[in-house]
Amino acid sequence: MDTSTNIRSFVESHSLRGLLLVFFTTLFLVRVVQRLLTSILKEDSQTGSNEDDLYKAYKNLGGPRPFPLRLIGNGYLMIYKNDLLRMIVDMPRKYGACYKLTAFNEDIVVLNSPEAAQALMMSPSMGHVRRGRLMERIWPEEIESFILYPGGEKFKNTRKMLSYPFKHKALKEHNHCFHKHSETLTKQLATRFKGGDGVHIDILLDLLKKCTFRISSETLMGVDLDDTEGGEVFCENLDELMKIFALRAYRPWLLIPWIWRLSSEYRKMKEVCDKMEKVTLKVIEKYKEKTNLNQNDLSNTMIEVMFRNGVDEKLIFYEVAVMLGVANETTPLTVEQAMFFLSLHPNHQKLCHEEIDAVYNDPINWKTGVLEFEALKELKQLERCINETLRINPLSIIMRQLETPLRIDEKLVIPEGVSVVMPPYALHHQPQYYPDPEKYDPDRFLPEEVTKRHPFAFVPFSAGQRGCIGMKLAMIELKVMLATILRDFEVKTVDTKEDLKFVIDPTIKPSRPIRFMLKKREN
Ligand code: HEM
Repeated sequence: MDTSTNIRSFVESHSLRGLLLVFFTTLFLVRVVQRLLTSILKEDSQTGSNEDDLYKAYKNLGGPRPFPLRLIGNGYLMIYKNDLLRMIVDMPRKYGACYKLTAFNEDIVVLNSPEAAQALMMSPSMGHVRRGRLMERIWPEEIESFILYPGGEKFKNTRKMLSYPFKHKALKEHNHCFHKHSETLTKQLATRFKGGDGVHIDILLDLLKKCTFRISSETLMGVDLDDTEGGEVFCENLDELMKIFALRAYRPWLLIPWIWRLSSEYRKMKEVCDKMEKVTLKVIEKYKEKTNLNQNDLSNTMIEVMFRNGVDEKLIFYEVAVMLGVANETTPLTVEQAMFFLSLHPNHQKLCHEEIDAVYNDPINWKTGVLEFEALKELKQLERCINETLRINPLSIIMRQLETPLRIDEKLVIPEGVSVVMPPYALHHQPQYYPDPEKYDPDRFLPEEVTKRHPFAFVPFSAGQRGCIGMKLAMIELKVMLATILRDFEVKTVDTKEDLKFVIDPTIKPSRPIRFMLKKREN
């Protein structure tokens, strides 16, 4: 008898009601044992009344009812992938600004107020910087990055070392390359789409990714990857790698180490990493040749800084891949969405066009043959549009695992060991901070409006010890890429807001690339 016949005869001989009875009785027993164990452990750990008082507010936090098995808990919510964002916006309205969840055997507190965001991000304690088990489980352990996920000294030293290439001075030195690669992008757009009334374009995101990749690789690695045949290879494989990470979040069985190692995704990851590593090693070789030629020609690139600090070549590869990976998963999506909102709001696009024309046509901004670095500060309307885009879709969710208790306010202290999640998306969509939150309104970022809000009511880049290291680079990339495109084109879209479904994958993005129509501007 084959397996399916066996199953069929079993099901036929036991009524469905009987099966359900067995299932729920087992569940009930598991629950009773869990409760018993929890109370025994509590007694063992001498939970004194002081501690009870300290964590009283934490214990009383509300939250959605978990499934009775702790391993699943509220993790079942992940099956509503398409509605998760709506849920995370609605939950603080139902359960309060801070609420509790359990998933994957973890206690999780979700923070949704500017005050709570500030308490978490600006905590000076090293006990509050580790990204934690939720993220470590998804991130394949084979990719060893000190910047991205551990806490402690390793993180602290790496972060300090890698902060140099992101400083104002280093970025200013690379001013020409932001413009060079953005010009290449607009040339590609112009040759591809030279129709009279504009041409439909549904591969804009690919072109934006290539442009971001070229800018990041030149600013961070000091090598224009267009000069090596490896640039395309690296970029394509990086995309594959990011897809594999996203997959692990929604296929929990891939988080079990032995299943992961036997999976086709694991083999693919190895293949992809090998190809990328070859390109990075070539870049390192090029860098070595360059330093041999002139010891004084040391730009502050990531590779150079790591070399100087004696970091192993393998680790350099991982950190570079992580950095370029994060850049490619964030900046192009923001440019794409900023263009989308400007397409839907021609009045704001017109204001941007006028501002860009004024800045680009002013000879004072062209003393060195390339738009002056400081001239970017004059693009204030564009900056407000970028900020409003990042408010509506702030891309990332912030996660920490507390290694020491975290005080949120006078009442609420979250105990050590608990995971803390801070979704800027939910905060940015609360009407008490942003009235009519779904409305696109860049004027929310006029200086007089900003001063009315709590400074941590807008946190797309997070802040503090673990905030986005690439924030300044990202803002320059965003401004230059958008200004260069808008200088040459009028942007329209064939999609509506209702057409696009935003999902968490692993960053918050539309489930498919947005389709645009570009029309060459007269001047
Ligand atoms: C629109 C663009 C971007 C957005 C919205 C963004 C947002 C974020 C956020 C929210 C975090 C998490 C911070 C936390 O956990 O507290 C982060 C971390 C990070 N970002 Fe960005 N980012 C952007 C662009 C970039 C770029 C261009 C780079 C590098 C080239 C970069 C590199 C990183 C790195 C390495 C981390 C981890 C930092 C650490 O753990 O110390 N990001 N980013």
